[in-house]
Amino acid sequence: MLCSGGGIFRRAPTIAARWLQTRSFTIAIDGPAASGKSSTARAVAQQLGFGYIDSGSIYRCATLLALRKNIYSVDAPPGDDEQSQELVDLISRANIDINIKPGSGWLAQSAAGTGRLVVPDVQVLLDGEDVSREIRAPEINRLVAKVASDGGVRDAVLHTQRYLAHAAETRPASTPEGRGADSSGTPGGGVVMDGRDIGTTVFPKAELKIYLDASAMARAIRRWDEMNSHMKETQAAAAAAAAAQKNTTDGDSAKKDTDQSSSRTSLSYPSVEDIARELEQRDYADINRKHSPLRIASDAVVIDNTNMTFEHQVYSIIDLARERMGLPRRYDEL
Ligand SMILES: Nc1ncnc2c1ncn2[C@@H]1O[C@H](COP(=O)(O)OP(=O)(O)O)[C@@H](O)[C@H]1O
Ligand SMILES: Nc1ccn([C@H]2C[C@H](O)[C@@H](COP(=O)(O)OP(=O)(O)O)O2)c(=O)n1
Repeated sequence: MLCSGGGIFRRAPTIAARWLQTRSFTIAIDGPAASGKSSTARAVAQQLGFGYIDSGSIYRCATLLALRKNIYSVDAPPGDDEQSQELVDLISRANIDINIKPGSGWLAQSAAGTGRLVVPDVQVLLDGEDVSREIRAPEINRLVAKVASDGGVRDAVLHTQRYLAHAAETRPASTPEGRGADSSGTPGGGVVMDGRDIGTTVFPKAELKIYLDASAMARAIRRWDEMNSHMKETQAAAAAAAAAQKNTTDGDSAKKDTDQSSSRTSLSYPSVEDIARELEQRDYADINRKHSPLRIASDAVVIDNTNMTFEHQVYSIIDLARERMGLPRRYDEL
């Protein structure tokens, strides 16, 4: 479902004129957990030759800093002012970088001429350390909404978000064609940022605001599928490592290691219901917090993708962006 919250056609000529002047176009994508924001934002950014910022990763890096310094814990009452200030200082000093991995993500062309989009990978660096995996750990999932509800933390992250967006706009994009034009001929010069308050607080004047949503069960199943494939990758890597050790250890004991590794990972594997509960708790915290709660911006285009293909949602957003840049739509046939 696609619906406009604020008369997109009325606004389009002004936005197109502003974009032609500044050559900078901001797309804000907000929505609840696992609604498809970051995968969509990455694909849109790559297809348009724009920069990409996953703002959830910045809150996740802040949470990792808090955990490493024992500043916050899930059970403790909200952090006191001193602790909050300590974390704010850490975030302000931290060097966070988010990059689409060059060479990742592509358009798999089918015989019919339409393509299946493969989502590009993103690397998150915290003071030069690759924390892309670590910030997705269950401990971070449990604590991040609490850290993100701290007003001081949000102010510090806001600064980082705007700084990174500016840097991403001016850095060469990782499209196969490079910045300047995407595969569909859209000139580059912009940024796509996803999160919870991008259209309402971070970039209230964004040229295009999208609110992505999907049913709670669809979101939980998608996250479960994602975890399932990560788990399989981990198990395959463990099996490969054990096989590589075959020359130095007894074959039986290598097999035992692999089996133990597999059973350990499957023991901590959450059910769809567990994931649905965790997403629900996080959504509740994000919607009900005092500072910049998750809201639909009045001028956002709402897309419910429960029954929509990934490609359809990406191309719909690209066409909305092209329209607002004063360019013809390209994907009406889909
Ligand atoms: N329309 C869709 N249909 C099916 N799966 C989707 C769709 N959009 C996104 N996904 C998948 O849902 C999962 C969660 O998406 P993600 O972008 O990580 O969400 P968010 O950033 O909102 O938490 C990913 O595996 C993604 O590929
Ligand atoms: N702009 C943002 C982005 C994320 N947050 C908070 C709220 C979320 O619970 C956490 C993690 O966000 P993230 O987008 O990584 O989470 P999901 O991928 O949707 O599970 O950060 C926020 O408060 N404001």
